[in-house]
Order: sequence, then C-alpha cells, then structure tokens
Amino acid sequence: MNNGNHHNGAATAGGVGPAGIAGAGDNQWLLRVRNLTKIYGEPGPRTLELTGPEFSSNICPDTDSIVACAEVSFDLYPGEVLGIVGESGSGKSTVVKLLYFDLGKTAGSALLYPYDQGQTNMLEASGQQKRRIRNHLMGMVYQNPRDGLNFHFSSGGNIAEKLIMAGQLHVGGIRERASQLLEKTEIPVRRLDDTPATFSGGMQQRVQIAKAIANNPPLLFLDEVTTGLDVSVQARVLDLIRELQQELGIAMIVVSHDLSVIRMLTDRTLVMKNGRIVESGLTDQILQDPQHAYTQLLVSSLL
Ligand SMILES: Nc1ncnc2c1ncn2[C@@H]1O[C@H](COP(=O)(O)OP(=O)(O)OP(=O)(O)O)[C@@H](O)[C@H]1O
Repeated sequence: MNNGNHHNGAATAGGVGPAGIAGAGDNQWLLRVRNLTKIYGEPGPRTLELTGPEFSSNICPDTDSIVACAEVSFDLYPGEVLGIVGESGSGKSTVVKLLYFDLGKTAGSALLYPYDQGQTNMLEASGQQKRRIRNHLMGMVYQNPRDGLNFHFSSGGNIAEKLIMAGQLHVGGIRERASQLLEKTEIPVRRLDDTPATFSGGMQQRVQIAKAIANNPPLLFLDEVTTGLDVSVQARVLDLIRELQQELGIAMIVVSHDLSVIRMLTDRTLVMKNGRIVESGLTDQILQDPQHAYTQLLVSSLL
C-alpha cells in the first residue's frame, strides 16, 4: 500500500485556494480513503475471504455476490495526480463513482479536507451536503460524454448548469465564465450556443472538462476519458489535461486500462485486479520495476 509520503509539492498546498486548505501544512492530504468497498448482491460471511486476485475472481462462490471493489485505501495530496489502472471489471470505475456519489458504498470512508476539515465521512453525508460537495469541490469527466453532459443544452448551457448549481446567478458573469472555459479547453467560443451533439468526440470530452473545472474544484475525476477516441484526438485531450493540471494545480484521479495514459498523466498509481489494489507506488517505479505478477504482465504489454 501507499505509504502516503509522496506528493508533488502541490500548487494549492498551503495557499488560500479552492481546496480551502490554507495553513493545513504541507503534508495535509486532500482526500483520505479507507476500506472502500462495494458489493452487489447479498454478501456472506466469507465473501471477502473467497474473492480477490488470489482467486482470480470477484464473485463470491457462496452467495454469487459481486465484489466490485473491496478494502481500497489511499491518500491523495493537493495537486497530485493518482492513476488507477487495471483490466476491465477490476473495479476502477466503481472507486471513482463511489467517491463522486454516483454509487452508494457497502462500507468504507472518504474524508475530503475542504469538507468539514476532513473530520466527517463524506460518503455518509446527507443528499444535500453531497450535492454541495459535488458542485463546489469535485468535477467528473466520464468516458461517455452523454453521462456528463446534457445533449439538449448548448455547450455554454452545460457549463452554466454547473456554475448555477454552485450558486452563480449573474447571467453576464456566467456567459463570460463559460466563454473563458471554452477558450481554455480549446473550443471556439462561437460554438457556445451549439449543442454537444454537433461536436466531435474529442470536443465533447473537452466540453466535459470545461464543465468539470468550472467551479475551480480542488479534485477532478477522469474515468477512461480518452477511450474510444482516435489516437491523434486522444493525444490532444491528454495534452490539454496535463496543461490544465499544471496551470490549475488541481488534484486528479485518472482511471484508465491504458498504461500509456497513466504514464503520461500520473505521479502515483494504484493497480487493481478483481476488486482489490494489488500494487501501488510512484508511477515511474511501477513502470520500471513492477512487483506484482499482474502488473508485470500489464507493463510488458506496454513495451
Ligand atoms: N450494477 C452492477 N451489478 C452487478 N455487478 C456490477 C454492477 N456494476 C458493476 N458491476 C461489476 O463490478 C465489477 C467492477 O466494475 P467496474 O465498472 O468498476 O470495473 P472497471 O475496472 O472500471 O472496468 P470497465 O472499465 O470495464 O468498466 C465488475 O465485475 C462489474 O461486472
């Protein structure tokens, strides 16, 4: 498991920023996740014992319940980019969907420092508090733009929605901010009133990114955001994410089955298999010297 010692001297650490962690000290985590677990179906007493990488299965032989993820623990520091890599079905998306409140947990806790100074498990917050956390402190970019965007709204309308949810009501200000965000994500501002349905796949992802960062959240989730795009389009979206990360100092959790995406974007990586973390560490170290047999297989497929 990660020892929590590494972080990259985040731009927001110690400063008065959207992370709200002024004076929190240099080693203050932004997000602390412990024993995050999601099980579909009724688990039995031995469900966790009888599933996982050593069984090459996440299905409990006693109850047929599915362990989407179990006992996932890690810390994320302000401005740090953490990757989650693993094959299809390993539980990567489940982890970010639990943290973004798209799914309800079976067990575990997640403390987000700007929410109640990290004193309260945000996974047990009320619906209203969760909406507040989501609107002010987090952004999400989904693999499928239809999950993150309303295709009946214009691109500007999609961004406006996020701004309004966070309490911005001044129409002129909203339009100006939406234009600024489109510019930042390299979409011609003249497309402000066009719907995402008229955009290319790469542009749709960039509108999702613009919407996700609209309220300057300290934390952004990216779930397979370039999967399915043409290689050249992928490269442009990845470059944009990297530039925005450097400019804004935003912490990110990047989910991908693709180690080249993980290599390009992340500082530290969790490797998942059958719902469990099998290895974690600095991305460079994992790529150079993978310890777990499964990670070795993943890395060799990259070479
Ligand atoms: N609604 C559901 N009911 C039952 N099982 C589910 C449900 N959603 C996900 N699962 C299972 O949970 C496990 C983890 O799924 P998850 O989507 O997190 O994997 P992943 O690593 O993100 O893979 P992918 O990229 O293919 O989505 C898989 O075995 C999946 O079949």
